[in-house]
Amino acid sequence: MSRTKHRPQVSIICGSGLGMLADSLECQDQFSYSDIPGFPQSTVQGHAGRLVFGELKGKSCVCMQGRFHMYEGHSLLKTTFPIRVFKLMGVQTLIVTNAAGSVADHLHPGDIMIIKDHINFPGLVGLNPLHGPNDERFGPRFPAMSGCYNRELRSLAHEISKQLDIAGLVQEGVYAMVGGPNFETIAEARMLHRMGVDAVGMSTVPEVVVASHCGLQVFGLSLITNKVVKSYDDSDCVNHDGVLEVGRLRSQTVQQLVTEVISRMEINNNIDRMSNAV
Ligand SMILES: O=P(O)(O)O[C@H]1O[C@H](CO)[C@@H](O)[C@H]1O
Ligand SMILES: Nc1nc2[nH]cnc2c(=O)[nH]1
Repeated sequence: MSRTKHRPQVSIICGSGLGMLADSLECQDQFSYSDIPGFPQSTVQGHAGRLVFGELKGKSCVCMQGRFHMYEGHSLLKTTFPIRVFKLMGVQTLIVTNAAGSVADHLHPGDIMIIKDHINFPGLVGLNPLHGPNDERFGPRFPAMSGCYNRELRSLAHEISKQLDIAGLVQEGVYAMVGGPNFETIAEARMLHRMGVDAVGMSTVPEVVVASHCGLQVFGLSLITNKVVKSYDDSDCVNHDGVLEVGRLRSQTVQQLVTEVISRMEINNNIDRMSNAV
């Protein structure tokens, strides 16, 4: 914290191909992850590996240009380490973005899904960033997850999407995290569909669990970059380059939506900052 004048209220995690979300920050201070003690390194194409501080519409923000995934070999504690650093900095809100495949028939590549809930597949089989001794300074042993995607921010985002004339692209749905790094088989895709999953990816959920545990309000967006193949007659095949390409094509729209949500969200300026600890 001594190396930047910014005292962020909002943190943003950029999904695959969505690193440009950091570009609109003004008066930037940038730090490579390799220069930050305790931070892992980004190894995935489309994740630059930089922490960017700056101002957006009068709000002080910190943006992760590159996230950490379980499939890179990091422990879940490591992948979510930045979230607790943000909490200690005084951040109140976490905005998560990701690239995801559509499982629901009504979601198409280029659509934006406001995350209303998630299914934590790794968590259901015991891979949870909160495993191990609970640090009571951050939150309780048994945190509730039933309201972890803030209702007011979701409804604000719908309102904004109407004003930006992109409501036709924006829907709400359930995101499921799988471990990756391989994409789904057809049988897996069909199972996810029957389970009520709308979009699937390999990230985000551990970050949201840790953020919710320590009392951050969370807003999440999935950019639908591909459809998940559910038919043996369908010859489509997903690949990471295609995922990044849709990210590039929709980057400006996602940026506009996120910027307006940040601009209009309420911030409590009397936050008890724990920055002495950082
Ligand atoms: O979730 P983000 O980081 O956006 O990336 C998504 O895109 C990658 C696959 O193309 C996977 O890492 C998946 O999780
Ligand atoms: N698991 C998974 N992750 C993705 N990230 C972007 N697209 C996909 C997908 O189809 N499946």
